[in-house]
Order: sequence, then C-alpha cells, then structure tokens
Amino acid sequence: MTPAARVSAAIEILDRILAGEAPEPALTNWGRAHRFAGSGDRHAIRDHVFDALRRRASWAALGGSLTGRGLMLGWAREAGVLAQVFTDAPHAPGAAVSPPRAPSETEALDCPDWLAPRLRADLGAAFVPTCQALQHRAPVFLRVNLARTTRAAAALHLQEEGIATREALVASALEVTAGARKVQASQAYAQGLVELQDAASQAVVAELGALKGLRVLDLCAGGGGKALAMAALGAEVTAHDAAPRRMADLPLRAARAGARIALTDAPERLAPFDLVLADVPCSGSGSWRRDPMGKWSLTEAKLAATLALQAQILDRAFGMVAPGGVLAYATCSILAAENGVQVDAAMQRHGLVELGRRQFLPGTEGDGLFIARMKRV
Ligand SMILES: C[S@@+](CC[C@H](N)C(=O)[O-])C[C@H]1O[C@@H](n2cnc3c(N)ncnc32)[C@H](O)[C@@H]1O
Repeated sequence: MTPAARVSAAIEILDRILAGEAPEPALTNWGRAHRFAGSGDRHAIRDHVFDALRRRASWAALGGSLTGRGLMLGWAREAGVLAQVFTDAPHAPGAAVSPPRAPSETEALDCPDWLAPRLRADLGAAFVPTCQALQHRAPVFLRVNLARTTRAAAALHLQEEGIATREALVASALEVTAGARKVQASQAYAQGLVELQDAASQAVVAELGALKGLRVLDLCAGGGGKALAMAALGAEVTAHDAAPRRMADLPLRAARAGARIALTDAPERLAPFDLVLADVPCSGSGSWRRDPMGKWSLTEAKLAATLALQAQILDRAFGMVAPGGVLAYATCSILAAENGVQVDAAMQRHGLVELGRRQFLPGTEGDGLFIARMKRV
C-alpha cells in the first residue's frame, strides 16, 4: 500500500471508531476484510489510528471536522504533508479539503473540556507537560525477571535477537529503543527472562519495599503484571480478581517466569495477609497514551462511580490485612480524587498510619501511577 492508501484506510477505521466501534475490533475487522494489507501496512495504519485518537481534539480542529478525514487532515497539516497525501490519486484521500479551525487551549492540549479545570488544580505547573506527554506514544518497557537473570544479561540476550534496550527507571526495567515488535516472538520472552511492563508500574512494586517471604494478596490482580513482579521479588503471592477471566493467562505467565502464584475466588478465607495490594480499577488517566479512547469516554458520572468502587475495595482490602501489616493502594491515575483524597479518607475510616505515597506522572520514564502504603495498627 502507498503511504496515502494507508491514510485512507486509517480514515475508514477512525470513522468506525467515532461511530462507536472499539479500536481493536475496528482494526482487526478492517484487516480481515483487506487481506492484501501486509504486516507493515497494518502496523502503519494502527499507528495512524492511535496517534489520531490521542490527538482527537487538536487534529479535529486543525482538520476542520471530527471525522476520520478531519483527523487525518489535521495530522497532514501539522506534519506538512497535505499536498503529498490528499491528492485524488488512486486509493489516496480526495484533494478537496475543509479549512482548519484554531484549537482552543484545552483542544490544543487534547484535554477533555470538563476535566481540564480539575486536572489543572490537581497538577499545577505539571498540567501542561502532562497533557503534552499524553499526546504521544508511550515508550515500550520490559521488566527483567531478576529471579532468573540480571538486567545486563537480559539486555545482551535481547540484543542478539535484534532488540535494542537501555536501562530505565528502576533496577528491573529496560526501555526498548529498537525492535519492540520482535519482543513477544523472542527467546528471551519465551524463556521468561523478560515481561512487557511499564517502568512506573515496576517502580510501584519497588515502592512496596522488601517482599521476600511475605504473604501477599493481590486483590485486583487483572492480568497479573504486579503479582508477577512481586513474586519475582520473593513474595508468596495470592491473586484475586472480581473478574476471574482477567487472570486467565496468569498461570501460563507464572510458569514461564518460574514463579508460583495461587489464584483464589475467596481471599477472605485465606486472610490475614502481611500485605494486601489494592491495585484498583481507575480512570486510567495515567495510561491514556496506551488507551486514548479512555480519555474521551470518561465522564463525571463514570468517575463518581469509580471513586465509590475504589473506597469499597479499600475497605474490603483493609479487612484482610493482619494487625501490623500493610495495606497498599495503587492506581494508574493522575487525578487527586482517586489518589491522595481516597487514601486520606481510608486512613481516617480505619485509623491507618501512613508509611509513604508517591505519584508518578506520564512521561519518558513511564506511565502515570500512584502508590500509597498504610500500616494497620
Ligand atoms: C488496574 S486493574 C489491575 C491491574 C493489575 N494489577 C496489573 O498490574 O496488571 C484493576 C482490576 O480490578 C478488578 N476489579 C474490579 N472491581 C473489583 C473488585 N470489587 N474486587 C476485586 N477486583 C476488582 C478488575 O477486573 C481489574 O482487573
């Protein structure tokens, strides 16, 4: 496919997404209906689509409409390639283009209007750089399985397979600088030497301190990224999730990593634990680079429901912490209401003692995450 034909494909897929189809099925369905597209084409189209979703407000303004065509016009104008792409040539988008509109301040930052005042109040001087960080692709990070190898040895192994890396935020983290698409087919990955995991997510686990020999409950384990990282640090991990199917791959991932993780649908029966991690469902605002639709689909009502659920999960988690043990609360959010405010309220409700808290903002070092540790007295 020509570069312009790839843009035409992205326009078609973006229109489906704007009409309500989720991005992944929209991309898969397009691929099935256009078997002639090679993997290079599909990757390029996918990049166009996700870039446009991250830049939805600013590119729609620059392109003159919130449509697939408007978004890609906005991209072409910003990239200075309008005349090369919108040409009327076979398979290229048509040449008749709508005029641009100057984006408002929040549109220029691709921040939803309703959220901007709240985020600005929460982040202060970090508001603008954080919004700008969310406009771009996230770096790819790996967690080195330190139970199996060293970071230097893993980097060498990956290099031999054409995957270049450099050291990142914490001792277990590598950033992939070339060959990211080869990771999941690599021997290093198959042998459990590395896992895909954001560097700030790894840093959150590092913030938990020494875990060796501790009985740990991961109450919202999901795919098990943090459960695996805690197991690699020597914790005896039990994993639970309200949606057990989300943990479906966890036994396989644990086997690959040489880790033992017990799954349970009734964690209360195994309580108390030395440490309970509540990595709660959240707005996902710290990882909107990876899930740009999340940014545009969040509403006040959804946020309020999420806040109520977080408080409920915190209360449940507290009930399973041994006296003297630790309750850890994590989100991938950058909103104070989901982080510090939630933790302050839980400490008051349960007489917990704070051991520390840390907010990571999205940027070159990883996603935006929050972690707080509280001691049960
Ligand atoms: C942020 S994700 C967890 C990510 C995971 N810990 C990781 O590091 O890969 C939150 C998880 O909480 C689960 N969840 C939602 N409500 C819950 C509840 N009431 N109790 C336990 N888990 C819940 C969701 O199914 C989801 O998998």
